[in-house]
Amino acid sequence: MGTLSSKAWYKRDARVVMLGLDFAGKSTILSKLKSNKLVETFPTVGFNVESLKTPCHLPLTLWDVGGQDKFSILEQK
Ligand SMILES: Nc1nc2c(ncn2[C@@H]2O[C@H](COP(=O)(O)OP(=O)(O)OP(=O)(O)O)[C@@H](O)[C@H]2O)c(=O)[nH]1
Ligand SMILES: [Mg+2]
Repeated sequence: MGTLSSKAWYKRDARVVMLGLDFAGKSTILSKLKSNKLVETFPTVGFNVESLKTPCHLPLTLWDVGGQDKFSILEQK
C-alpha cells in the first residue's frame, strides 16, 4: 500500500522548490545546507539548484528561486 513507511517511498527523490520574497534568506539556507557555511549572497537571478545528501539517504534536490518582483511570473502579466 502507499504508506509513508513503504520501501517505494524511501527510494523516491524529494524535489523541493524554495519560494519567498527577495532577501528572505533562501539562498543562505541552501548554501548552509550544502556546505555548512554561511556565505555572502547576491540576489538570485532565475534559480539555483542543488542536490543534497541527507542523513536518511533520501536524495534531495532543492530549487532556490529568485524572489525579486521583476523575476516573478506574476509581474509579467
Ligand atoms: N540576520 C539574518 N540575516 C540573514 C539570515 N538569512 C539570510 N540573511 C541575510 O539576508 C540577506 C539575503 O539573503 P539571501 O539568502 O540572499 O535571500 P534570498 O531569499 O535568496 O533573496 P533573493 O535571491 O533575492 O530571492 C543576506 O545578506 C543574508 O546574509 C538570517 O537567518 N538572519
Ligand atoms: Mg537568492
